[in-house]
Parts: sequence; C-alpha cells; structure tokens
Amino acid sequence: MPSREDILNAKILVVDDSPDNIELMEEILREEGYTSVSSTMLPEQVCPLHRQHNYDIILLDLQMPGLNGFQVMKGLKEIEKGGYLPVLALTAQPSFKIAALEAGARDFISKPFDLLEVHKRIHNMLEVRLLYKELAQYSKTQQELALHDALTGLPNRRLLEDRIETTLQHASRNHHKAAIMYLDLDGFKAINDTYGHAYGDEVLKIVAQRLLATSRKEDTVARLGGDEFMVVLGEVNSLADAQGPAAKLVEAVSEPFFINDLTLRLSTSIGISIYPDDAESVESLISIADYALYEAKRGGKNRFCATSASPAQMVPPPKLELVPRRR
Ligand SMILES: Nc1nc2c(ncn2[C@@H]2O[C@H](COP(=O)(O)OP(=O)(O)OP(=O)(O)O)[C@@H](O)[C@H]2O)c(=O)[nH]1
Repeated sequence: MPSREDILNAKILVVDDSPDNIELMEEILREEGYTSVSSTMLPEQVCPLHRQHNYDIILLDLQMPGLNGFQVMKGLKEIEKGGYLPVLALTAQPSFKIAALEAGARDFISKPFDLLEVHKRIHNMLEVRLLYKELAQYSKTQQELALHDALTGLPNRRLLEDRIETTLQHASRNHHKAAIMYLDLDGFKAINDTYGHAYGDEVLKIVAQRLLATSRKEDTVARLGGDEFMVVLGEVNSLADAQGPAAKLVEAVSEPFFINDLTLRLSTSIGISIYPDDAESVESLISIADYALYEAKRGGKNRFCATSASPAQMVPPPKLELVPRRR
C-alpha cells in the first residue's frame, strides 16, 4: 500500500476556468499537506502538461469555455493507453456526475465543495492510483526478470530466441546474412572446483561485461546458462565478416582476470553458424553453431570454428593459470 508520505507527494493538477476556485482548491490541498500541486485555467494545456508531468490525479472542472472537461478526457485517453484516467471530475451539475464517470473519470466531487468529501475522495483516488503504478512497475520488473539472466543481467535463452528470430527476419528482408556465435568457456569447471561457485560467478559476470564491451550495440549478447553465452550479429555479408568479431571475443576472454587478489587466465571456444548459408531456422542455426563449438573444443579450444571453414588457429592452447596477484 502507498504510504501517507507517498500520497502527500503525489503530483496533482487542478483545472478550472475560475481563479477563485483554483485558489480555494490549492489552499485546501496545501493545508492538508500535499506538496506537489499545480494548476491551469487553460483546458487545452491539460494534455500537454500531463504528457510532460504524468500527474497522479487531475482535478478537472467539467464546465469550461472552449474545451470542456469531457473533451479534455477524450484527449487524456490517448495518452493513458493503459486505460486508467487519473481524473477526479469537479461539477456543480448533478446530471454531469454519471456522464463524467461514463467518460472515464474515476470519481467526482460536487460543487460547492464539502471539505471532508474533497479530502476523502482525493485520498482514496490517490491510494488507488499509486497502487496501480506500483503494480505496473512490479509487472514490468517481473517481465524483465523473466527474460534476463539473474547473474549477468544478459538476455536469457527465451529472449535470445526472440532476438535471433527478429535478426533473421531483418536479414531476410534486407538480403543480408546473420551470424550466430556459440561460446563455451574452457576449463570453467576447474575454477569452480578450485575457488568455489561464488568466485566462478564473478568470472561469469566479468566475461559478460567483456562480451558486451567487445560487441556492437546492435548485436545481441546472451547467456544460455552455465558457462555458455551467445552473440548474434546482424547485417553480415559472409562468414568472413563474423570471423573478425569472433577473434575479438576470443581475445577479450583471454585477457587476465583480477579477482580477490588472484590473477586468472581463461579462454573460450566459439562455434559459428551463418544464416541462411547453414540453416534458416533458429533451432537449426543454434545446433549447427553448437556442432562447430564442439569442433573448436576438439581442435584444441581457445579458438573459433565454423562448420563451413576449418578451425582457425588463434592463440596457443589454453592453460589455466592461477597466480597470486602482487600488491
Ligand atoms: N559459478 C557458476 N558455475 C556454474 C553456473 N552454472 C553452471 N556452472 C558450472 O559451470 C561448469 C561448466 O563446466 P563445463 O562447461 O561442463 O566444463 P568445462 O570445465 O568448462 O569444460 P570444457 O567446456 O570442455 O572446457 C560446471 O561445473 C557447472 O557446475 C553458475 O551459474 N555459476
């Protein structure tokens, strides 16, 4: 539930064509302790202002010259795509009350104002509004979590498959190719076994950062789980275009790691598949890249391999070194 402080700090807009009414309402709200109250006498300003400030509640007079409150609500509906209009209608006309609710207002206050009614209705509406925002934020966070790996923050397999699908569609439309690079760290199990799982986790986080730093903004870098990652390149013209980036990834992982006073050296193997040369479906491209990865491991690790090319000899075979770091 939102706290009393959250409610008093909510953003409020008062809309009325009468300066006296605005002054009265602002005074009522300030005396109650509301800290963020603004107002306008220009109904045509309500939508632009709401777009800019995203008010928690709009106290809207229904009868105004020019645009009336009903027309303002129509405009607000286009901004509030979720369908929740944060409007509390102010009206002296009993017949307008139901019409206002039907037009999307959440509640109404009758004029002349009854102070207790004003306070209760504003408080109740803000409570619901803030709860609605909390829920929307929670649901967004949950969706993000469901699509990302908790340890590294990288997209997980589910999001990755979506991204590959989009990359392939884009490549097909633009007569380009795309490259799938399947990475598996070499000898990672020994790091866990020697230094523990938490240490291994730190290594995985740094690897993720290095892969991101080595890739272009438009590439997808994902973690499949364990010590397996994937990098997807769009707008590739041939396998040769993927070999440079693959070499950079191998090199980035082979840079020394400094964790907990230890200098650690590590390497990765990479299998590459190319769309549409090797396959056209996400699943087949992943399994061909997996096969190429197996070839890279078999060929001595610390290298990349594409099934259509012979394994590239990159740098000397991997050797896991654990050297105490000098202070
Ligand atoms: N620290 C940590 N380890 C994990 C996590 N998920 C899986 N692992 C471990 O990662 C290791 C993966 O090892 P493998 O890829 O099978 O073996 P490897 O030693 O890398 O061998 P090669 O791939 O043949 O070089 C296993 O020991 C898993 O237990 C994780 O989230 N954190």
